[in-house]
Amino acid sequence: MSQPPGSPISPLFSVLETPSSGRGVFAAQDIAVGTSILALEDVSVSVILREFQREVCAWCFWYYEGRGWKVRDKSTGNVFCSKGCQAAWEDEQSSISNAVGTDTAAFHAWRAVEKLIKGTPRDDEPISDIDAPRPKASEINMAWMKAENQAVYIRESRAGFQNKANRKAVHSAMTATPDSESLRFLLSGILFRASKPSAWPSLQALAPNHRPYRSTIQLEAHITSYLQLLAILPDAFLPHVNAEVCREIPLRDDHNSFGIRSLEADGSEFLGYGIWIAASYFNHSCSPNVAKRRVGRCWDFSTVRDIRAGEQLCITYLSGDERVMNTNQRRARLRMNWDFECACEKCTGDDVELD
Ligand SMILES: C[S@@+](CC[C@H](N)C(=O)[O-])C[C@H]1O[C@@H](n2cnc3c(N)ncnc32)[C@H](O)[C@@H]1O
Repeated sequence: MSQPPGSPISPLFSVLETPSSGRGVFAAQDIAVGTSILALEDVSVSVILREFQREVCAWCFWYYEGRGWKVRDKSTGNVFCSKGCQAAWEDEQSSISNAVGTDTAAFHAWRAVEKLIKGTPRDDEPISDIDAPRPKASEINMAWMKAENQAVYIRESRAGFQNKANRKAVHSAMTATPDSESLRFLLSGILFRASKPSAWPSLQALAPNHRPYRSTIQLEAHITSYLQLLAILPDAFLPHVNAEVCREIPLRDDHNSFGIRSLEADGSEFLGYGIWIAASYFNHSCSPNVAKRRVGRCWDFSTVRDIRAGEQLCITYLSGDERVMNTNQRRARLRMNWDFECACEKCTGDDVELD
């Protein structure tokens, strides 16, 4: 099998097809316990939940016992644990802006989104009923087709054609309740698409979930956010604000993103999530042989036992108290959050625990 674009590259392992879990990472040689096998800093798409936005550094994701960081940029809604992190974030926005032929477009994009969100309560994210069924593919397609009709009017308005229908479409988008999480998540993906077009196929190579929205509320929030971004983002980004891009981001995120959790108290706070593309090729095992550890923006993967050439390298997708669940609870959690029946050795081997 040829290596998918964006998959991790190392003499220590290769990405291969598994019998029942899609692609996985396999040791190409014996690897000793405690070996650091991969370190990834490149986060392509990410979001910090609004309720934590004042407490999580927008660059290194440091959350320290709910402390509100002092280095703040009110215009973009971001806070930083240090001036150094602020400078690093600004450098990244400058290079995104340069990639689309401007000096400041990415800063304006974040400011436009923050202006829209400002005033909405921080702890008032739309509530999704976790027991409600996920929207079906047909429902999703229908909703996006309807959105595209509105998008045509908004694009015309942005191009300078003003008529009643165009004004109405912009007004309707701008007066809909903004949803911080989906706006900032989609914006982060649009900036990634616009600034690194050659890396987009790497995102598209990740395992998809064609029903990525957890609820109809979340689907609607994404569609509203799409239309709002179309109405407010700087011209330089408009070629990338389309349904194709805005649908692709959650489709690839759902089975591939890593939770950004607090580093203290065993990661009890779920602060946000992001996609580190090369990290998404590790399958889950209930008895993992690789540990993942976040250090700032970087995910570090290291072996927790000696590994023989040919063995699959697996992490756990579970965190915090999920790790002490019994087999049935664990499987149910993986089914609910990740939509798969666990095929790891612990769940399918001869020594499977039945509890
Ligand atoms: C982050 S991706 C891992 C790479 C993926 N196998 C691929 O082909 O790109 C997560 C997806 O891999 C599959 N997967 C991971 N661990 C699994 C396991 N223990 N049992 C069954 N499927 C698994 C599931 O489809 C899951 O949604």
